[in-house]
Amino acid sequence: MRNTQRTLAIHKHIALVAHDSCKQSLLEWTQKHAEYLKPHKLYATGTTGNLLSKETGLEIKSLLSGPMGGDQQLGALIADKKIDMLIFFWDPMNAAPHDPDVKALMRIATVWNIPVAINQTSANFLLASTLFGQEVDIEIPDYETYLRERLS
Ligand SMILES: O=C(CO)COP(=O)(O)O
Repeated sequence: MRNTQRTLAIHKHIALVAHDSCKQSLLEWTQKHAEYLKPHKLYATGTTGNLLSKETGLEIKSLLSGPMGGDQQLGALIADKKIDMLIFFWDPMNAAPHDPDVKALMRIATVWNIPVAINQTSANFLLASTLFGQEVDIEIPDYETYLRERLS
């Protein structure tokens, strides 16, 4: 029998992190999708979390700043199975002073099979995945268009 029931959104624990050069991008993304993020429990590294909550009004549990241990705190939460997805806009152009912590966070997310988004497009996919069966206004490129645009 076909399951015609609409799947309800499940509240997730979502971690939001951005390096300085990517904070504007994450802020824009968060502002655009605030209504979809609101039902979830949000965590962030310190500076990211303070910026996002100030600018969007979303309730966010801000940990320590990344370079001061925030990435490690998030890693510990992942290992404790308290984070369901990680949205981490990391800077591909500049080395971070706390690069070992950044790598450790990505590593532990991989070890624990946590979905990770690294830019707006992948973040759209992750967020949309929490909203099965609902009409949503999140831009999900279909793969043909996406590839055509990327490869042209
Ligand atoms: O450095 C970070 C992630 O590696 C982010 O830390 P902040 O949110 O404190 O800037």
